[in-house]
Amino acid sequence: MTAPQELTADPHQDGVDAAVTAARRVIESLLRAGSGSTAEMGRIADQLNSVADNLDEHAPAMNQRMVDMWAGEGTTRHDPVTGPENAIAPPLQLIGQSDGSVRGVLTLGLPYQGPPGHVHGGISALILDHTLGVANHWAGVSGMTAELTLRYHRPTPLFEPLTITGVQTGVDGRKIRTSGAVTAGGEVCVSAEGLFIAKHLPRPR
Ligand SMILES: CCCCCCCCCCCCCC(=O)SCCNC(=O)CCNC(=O)[C@H](O)C(C)(C)COP(=O)(O)OP(=O)(O)OC[C@H]1O[C@@H](n2cnc3c(N)ncnc32)[C@H](O)[C@@H]1OP(=O)(O)O
Repeated sequence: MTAPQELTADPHQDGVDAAVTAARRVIESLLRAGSGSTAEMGRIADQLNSVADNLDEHAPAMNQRMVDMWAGEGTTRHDPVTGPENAIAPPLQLIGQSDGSVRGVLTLGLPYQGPPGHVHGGISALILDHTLGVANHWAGVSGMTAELTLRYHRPTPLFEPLTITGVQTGVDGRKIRTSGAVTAGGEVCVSAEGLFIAKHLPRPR
């Protein structure tokens, strides 16, 4: 039996990961503040633009950055679900379980809101698509999403721990079937069935 294993990149406390954590906080704080805030938004915009100017000035060329993003093995640091270098990623950390499934727990805040007080359906779809992809990776046969079918059973709450699961259910030639769910308080909020086709785009070089 395989021991549980961390399948996603571990966020560091320093370097770009720390800056990205701060950027996530800025996104959340801006939403929290809104147009009724008494903060001086013109000055804040200038400060944020100056941060972005500094980052752009010191960034490597785009093609080099693309090569670097895909240089590692096993995990990605840039993706929009688990990536510690991506400020739009919650980020979700996924653990491969001994039974072949993958599992993670996260709490989503204001940036991910759809219906009042609840998670946007497209965000659940993003998280599940990626989780199913990681479940395929953990099972040893992976590919690209060809179909993703979602069922929204009940609204998914913001500000509460959500359990995200995925498991590969079958492989038939190049066709890979995978399922997953988002649950809150033990109740299924969203379930997903995916068809993946064993195909991989070349990594940038
Ligand atoms: C750094 C390491 C990272 C590690 C962790 C990373 C985890 C990452 C997780 C990331 C997760 C995020 C993941 C993402 O976001 S992946 C990004 C989202 N997905 C895409 O962009 C995919 C776009 N589509 C394609 O590229 C092609 O159409 C694919 C690859 C899907 C198939 O094109 P291909 O030319 O290769 O296939 P084929 O035509 O030879 O057909 C083969 C068979 O498949 C059947 N078929 C095909 N399509 C469909 C369909 N739609 N429904 C039902 N069936 C379909 C077809 O009938 C045939 O069956 P049969 O006739 O043999 O019976």
